[in-house]
Amino acid sequence: MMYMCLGDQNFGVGENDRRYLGDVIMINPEGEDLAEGEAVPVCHMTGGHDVSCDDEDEDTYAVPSDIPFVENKGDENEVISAVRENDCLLLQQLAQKNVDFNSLCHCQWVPCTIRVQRGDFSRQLQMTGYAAIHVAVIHASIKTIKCLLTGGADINLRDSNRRSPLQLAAAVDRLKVVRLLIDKGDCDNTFLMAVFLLLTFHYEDLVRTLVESGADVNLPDIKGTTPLSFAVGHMYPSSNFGTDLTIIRILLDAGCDVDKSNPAGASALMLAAGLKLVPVIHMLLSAGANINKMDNAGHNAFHTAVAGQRNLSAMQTLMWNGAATHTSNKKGETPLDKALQFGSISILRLLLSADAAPHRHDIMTAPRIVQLRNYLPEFDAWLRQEMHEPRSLRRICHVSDMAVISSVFRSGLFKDRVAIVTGGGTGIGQAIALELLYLGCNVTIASRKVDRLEKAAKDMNSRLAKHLNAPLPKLNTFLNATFVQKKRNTVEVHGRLDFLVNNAGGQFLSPAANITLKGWSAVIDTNLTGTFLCCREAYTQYMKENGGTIINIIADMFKGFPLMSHTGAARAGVDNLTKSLAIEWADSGVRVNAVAPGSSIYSDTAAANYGSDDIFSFIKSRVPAKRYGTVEEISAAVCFLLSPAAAFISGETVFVDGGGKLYQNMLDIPDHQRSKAYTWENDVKEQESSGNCGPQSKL
Ligand SMILES: CCCCCCCCC/C=C/C(=O)SCCNC(=O)CCNC(=O)[C@H](O)C(C)(C)COP(=O)(O)OP(=O)(O)OC[C@H]1O[C@@H](n2cnc3c(N)ncnc32)[C@H](O)[C@@H]1OP(=O)(O)O
Ligand SMILES: NC(=O)C1=CN([C@@H]2O[C@H](COP(=O)(O)OP(=O)(O)OC[C@H]3O[C@@H](n4cnc5c(N)ncnc54)[C@H](OP(=O)(O)O)[C@@H]3O)[C@@H](O)[C@H]2O)C=CC1
Repeated sequence: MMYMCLGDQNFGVGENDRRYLGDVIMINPEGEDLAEGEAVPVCHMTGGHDVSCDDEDEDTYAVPSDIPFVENKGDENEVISAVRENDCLLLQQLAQKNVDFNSLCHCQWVPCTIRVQRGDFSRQLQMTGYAAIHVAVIHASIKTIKCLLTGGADINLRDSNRRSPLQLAAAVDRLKVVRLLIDKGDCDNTFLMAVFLLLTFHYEDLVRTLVESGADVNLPDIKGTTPLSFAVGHMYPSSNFGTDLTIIRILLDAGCDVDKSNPAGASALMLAAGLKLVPVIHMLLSAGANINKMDNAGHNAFHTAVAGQRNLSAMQTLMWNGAATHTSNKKGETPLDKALQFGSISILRLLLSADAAPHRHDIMTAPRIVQLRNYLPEFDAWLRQEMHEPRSLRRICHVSDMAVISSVFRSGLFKDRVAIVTGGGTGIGQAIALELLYLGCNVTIASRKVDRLEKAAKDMNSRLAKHLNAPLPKLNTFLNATFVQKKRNTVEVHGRLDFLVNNAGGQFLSPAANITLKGWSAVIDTNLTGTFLCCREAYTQYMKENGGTIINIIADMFKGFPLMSHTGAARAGVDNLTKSLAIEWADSGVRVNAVAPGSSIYSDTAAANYGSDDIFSFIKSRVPAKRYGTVEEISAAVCFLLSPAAAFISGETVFVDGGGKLYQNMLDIPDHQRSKAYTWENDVKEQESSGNCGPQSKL
């Protein structure tokens, strides 16, 4: 077996262009170096080849002269033979004789097997009804193709599998041939084909060039598929997913009609929902896709998400964005009916939890569900309770478990605003920073540890790139915000500052009696003094003249904070500071509020601060909601207070604690007898025993 690169002779095919992988060879058709792991097409061909090229033409593309015919039954016509031989002279003679360059030949031909390095994606080119142009784009030199076109070959002629020459050239990764065909400008919907290329080989530049030169980005192919539907329908949630999202962004930016349906009435959103492409769903919704648009059979995107089974994240995304979850299709079936047919517990839980299933008695008796109830007593118990009293969505789906970035608030809410989030590289602060960024705000995160900040910024940017259908807002990192203020009494505020979120903070567990002055001061400085200085600098440097909103993150210390008395005192200080500043700065248009998370907001960094998760498990039992709070739940409260919806709220502390402040104290007090009741008798006895002969009357 020999191998052959479809490389460009003019560049030469050096060792750098070849990476052997068992019996396949990886090729970079442009002759560029390949980075390790880079996605490139892979050709695997049987038989030997020699490389021929046309030296006269710089653009001439080297082609194998003998791509093997695995099967070749019957005779091909003389035009095809001339193409195979790259015999331009003969082609010119045939053209002069008015030979038909477009007659189809019905021999069977399997020219090569193409394997594209994208998961398991592979395809085989088999041709039964083809003309000279189809052979040429796979097999001949550029010069030969040009001769053929001059002689009257139809650039749009489909083979018996309805493939255009452009498609075939793309399939064998002959980029220069593709460019030639597109340059000729006559190809059927070249834009759609460019999208195909981009999907397959990531040739973004082609698509961009076509967009810039005014291509019709909504033109469907002969089957009625639009470029957007085509792109969505061919995406794979694989390693190249990030790159593939670029296509969708290019198409949307180029003004694609986001709701344009294919002949079956399906929109791109429906396809994305069925294929579990959550980031794409976000992008399409942000671009204004109609979430409840129906196809010809009466299915909306939610139906297709449910039909995709194991597709919970897509279902959740649609639910949270307001999809109608219990509409019927034309056969009268609802998503719940589908879930009952599948007998999918997780889908059922989701639908019930979000109240997506109007109360229906047949749930308990649906055959698949009866089987599951018999088999799984826990499920049975859960279902009985659920039918009795449906729960909220969030209790069942732990939001923090999902890599999705989203927001309950409308996208673009904070577009072009500028925020500082202290402690924004971890836990609660990071969730706040992410949601603000998602809503269009430019954010600076600040804390002590540069490596943490940088890693967080990188991570946030890459996650956002997958979830945001808009240019990424700016994300800066700023070291030592609180420390800088402590040391130099200054915060540099660049340009503008609409929001300040004083989230940085923390403490250590210690009985008050053991806290040293240094330890006490460290916690007071971090939580109270640092917050004060941040507020003061934000106000004096910007908000005094321009207004703004400040949120202070404190803690649920309103019943005292045993074992954390330092932080309790500091946070109570911030609670009061919040009220003072809300009044002092009201006439500058500055609102100041606080958010008090319950002591149960789990994050890895928070747990690490105490050395184990135990403290959080302990707290969970003392929260009426009997669960951890999520960092997203704190962020939602912060975003609400920053938003215009809270324009009339200032000096307030919002508790996000699952009812914790009303319930038990964190510290159990052991039984003891050190507390004596006061009575008058005790008073008299004490006076007598001490021989105190003072006035008898207490008046
Ligand atoms: C029933 C339960 C219900 C309990 C209910 C529990 C509810 C939990 C609810 C709250 C949850 C959260 O806030 S979760 C968020 C948790 N995240 C954080 O706390 C992260 C940030 N925290 C920190 O960095 C630190 O804890 C903090 C002290 C505040 C940082 O201070 P600094 O860096 O300025 O100071 P350091 O140099 O580290 O320390 C200064 C001094 O502080 C003292 N000190 C520092 N750590 C100490 C420690 N572990 N034990 C003793 N003392 C310590 C020492 O005297 C130190 O001096 P030397 O002796 O010279 O070293
Ligand atoms: N998780 C919970 O249950 C609760 C949390 N809170 C409060 O919410 C806030 C966020 O906590 P959470 O996300 O859970 O925990 P984290 O430990 O993840 O967050 C604390 C953040 O503050 C930063 N930070 C700490 N000290 C300083 C300082 N001196 N200067 C600048 N930055 C500092 C840390 O970054 P770096 O280390 O890089 O400096 C870190 O990013 C804290 O104020 C916390 O006390 C309140 C109640 C409950």
